[in-house]
Amino acid sequence: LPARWLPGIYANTTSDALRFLSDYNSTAEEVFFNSVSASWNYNTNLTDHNSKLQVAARLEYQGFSEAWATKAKQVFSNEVLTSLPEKDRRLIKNIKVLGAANLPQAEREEYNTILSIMTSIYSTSKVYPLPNVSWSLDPELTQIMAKSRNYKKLLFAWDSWHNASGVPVKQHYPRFVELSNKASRGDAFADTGDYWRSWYETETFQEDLERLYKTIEPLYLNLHAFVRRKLYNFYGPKYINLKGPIPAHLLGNMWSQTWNNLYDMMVPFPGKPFLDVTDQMVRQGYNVTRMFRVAEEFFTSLGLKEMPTEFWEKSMLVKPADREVVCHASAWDFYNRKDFRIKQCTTANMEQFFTVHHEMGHIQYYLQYKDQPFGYRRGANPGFHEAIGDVIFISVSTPKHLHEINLLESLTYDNETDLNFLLKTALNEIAFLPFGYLVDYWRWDVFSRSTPPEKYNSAWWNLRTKYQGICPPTRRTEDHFDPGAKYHIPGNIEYMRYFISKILKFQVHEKLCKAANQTSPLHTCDIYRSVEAGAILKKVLEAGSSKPWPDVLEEAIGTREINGNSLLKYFDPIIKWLEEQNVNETLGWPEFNWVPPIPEGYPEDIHAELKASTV
Ligand SMILES: CC(=O)N[C@@H](CC(=O)O)C(=O)NC[C@H](CC1(C(=O)N[C@@H](Cc2ccc(O)cc2)C(=O)O)CCCC1)C(=O)O
Ligand SMILES: [Zn+2]
Repeated sequence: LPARWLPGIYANTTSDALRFLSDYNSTAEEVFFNSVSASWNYNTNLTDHNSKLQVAARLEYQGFSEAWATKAKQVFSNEVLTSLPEKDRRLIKNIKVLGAANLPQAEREEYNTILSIMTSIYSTSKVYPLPNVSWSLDPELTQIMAKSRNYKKLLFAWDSWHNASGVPVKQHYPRFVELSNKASRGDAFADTGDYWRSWYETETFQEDLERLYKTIEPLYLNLHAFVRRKLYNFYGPKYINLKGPIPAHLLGNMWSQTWNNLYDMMVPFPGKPFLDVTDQMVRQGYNVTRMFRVAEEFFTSLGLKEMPTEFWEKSMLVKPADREVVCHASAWDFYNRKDFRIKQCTTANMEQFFTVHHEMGHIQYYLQYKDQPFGYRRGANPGFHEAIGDVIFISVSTPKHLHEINLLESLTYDNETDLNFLLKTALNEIAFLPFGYLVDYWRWDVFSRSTPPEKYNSAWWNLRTKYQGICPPTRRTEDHFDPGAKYHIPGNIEYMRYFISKILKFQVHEKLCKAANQTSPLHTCDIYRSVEAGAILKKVLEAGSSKPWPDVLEEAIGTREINGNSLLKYFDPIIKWLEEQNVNETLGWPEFNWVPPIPEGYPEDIHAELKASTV
């Protein structure tokens, strides 16, 4: 570790504690810039060499964290700490959390190496449908899951991806969990799940989440029953049981987490404008830069910041042809207050247009809190960080706004178009909720050891059926590791943030619509160009994590609680419509253990089939 990165000499006094914090602040910027740069280089060029550099850089910042945490623990007594202003005391408290730096050197290296290996497995896994034809997740398998309506082809794509990416991760995961828990116990947490829940600073976090889920479950059950009926009409009684879970590979997404790609099969009023503007984007030659420029213009229309020059110079906005990269989109803060980037294998379609806004929401947060002390450059809680871009996209995706930016030719303000729009939005937002909830529900049990390695996969599918009402389309055993086929598991990225953000975003949207003097129904509101709305957002963003999130939320929208009221209000018209559609449906999946038959000749003759099939 370079000497200049080590802490200096500090006496146990208030003034020296403040000097310690300012020295930490400037050093941390340099250490994290190095570490994030090494991660960026690896993610945008998956070579062994870059993997080693990333692991080495991680070890350096862990060494840095250990040195400064040890110094803080050694020098500053509780009296001095309590003599500090609240904000400074919180900063020192965070500096003392060591994470992986609690592990002895050899285990630290093992931990970092396992993480790098799992990311590499996930990001380079491929499927081989035919001799010398290979499909990656991005774009081939994603496109097939989104567009194909061929049962066997979807089954092949689903089955082979889960086997190719999940199974090889399985052997590493138990050891990773063991090391991660050991590190968390070093910070006096029971396990890593306990550490992750501490970010939400709520003693009753798990109960709150359970209660929150119950408020929106009825809406999910109605959407699920409606979608199951439509799939039944298309795939028939052999593959769809109207009282059972839906086969996981038929929902337009590799993880059945969002169902927007089924919209063309679900349109309530087909005669009205088709709200997926992908065709328009392609027809207008929407290129990637234009997608990002249009998104940026929405943020600046609210009085928020534009992307800095470096963003345009250094981001990776398309999949390179000459090297392996992590295509899973992401936004990056280089912690030097100047360098902010997005890495996205962008293609011109509406789903990607959403992702552009989502990632730019992260960048806007980074830009707004960049002058906070290093330890406060985070979301008020992780759910806040995930909600920003999504709040903007609620407005962008309205027929009114799409029309305003010439992505929708004809615009009819009528109830049927509204219901079409609300159903399409529900297919993205409501469908996601049980998945957003169950991923860390599963992981908390894995970290707490109530789910041992020999039960990883059965526990995963039990939760997938219990909450999502889906079932595996082929028999799954403990030889498989299906959670490993989902980016955030090998990537070790906490997931409850997404469940929370999907609820929080509607609370923020409702408040911003009021601020923008939009009196129309919530689902038609577009906050475009409202500097009043922008001012509320700006206050949330520039605070970073410098205040407890209930304070940040109360200041912005007048309540300290994350609740589903705004979400239910937003979707109210489609809730009623779905309830009418479902009068004769079974809500839920009482035939819990039902699974579909394996199609004849699968998988033997799949290669012949794939040769023949197009989409
Ligand atoms: C360096 C780094 O890692 N930076 C962080 C940001 C930070 O922490 O500062 C980051 O960029 N994380 C990547 C991640 C990417 C996406 C994602 O993974 N989404 C979830 C959940 C979801 C699903 C449906 C939906 O409508 C919205 C979200 C999924 O796809 O399962 C993929 C497309 C959307 C967001 C992200 O941006 O959150
Ligand atoms: Zn995000």
